[in-house]
Amino acid sequence: MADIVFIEGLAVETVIGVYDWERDITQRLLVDLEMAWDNRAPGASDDVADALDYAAVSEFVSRCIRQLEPQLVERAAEVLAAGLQSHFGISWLRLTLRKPGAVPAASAVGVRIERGERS
Ligand SMILES: Nc1nc2c(c(=O)[nH]1)N=C([C@H](O)[C@@H](O)CO)CN2
Repeated sequence: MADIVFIEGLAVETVIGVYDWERDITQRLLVDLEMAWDNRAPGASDDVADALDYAAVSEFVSRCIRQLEPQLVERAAEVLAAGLQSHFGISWLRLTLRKPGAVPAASAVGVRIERGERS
């Protein structure tokens, strides 16, 4: 099963960073997500209840990161991946977190992780 539901470039304004000055401001994180999901059922029923609702996932991602206020993007990625898998029953996901502006000479820096089994 190779079906995917994806979200690209979801912007989240949050406290994040390891330095003191970063704890007093918010910065933008950009989230890309690919999530394994069998899209045959929603394709047949035309019912969002059968789908992995990308609007609900986007809201979960934003709320989770803002509540966490992590120091590292790695921490945000791990907590987010575990929360998404458990809350939505996602068997496999690939998550990219970009922190644009963190390194001025780079367009973005960040992490990419994959968790779970891709059946
Ligand atoms: N691998 C990482 N390296 C760094 C991180 C991070 O989250 N993961 N964070 C910082 C600072 O917060 C930086 O973004 C400030 O510009 C440094 N390195």
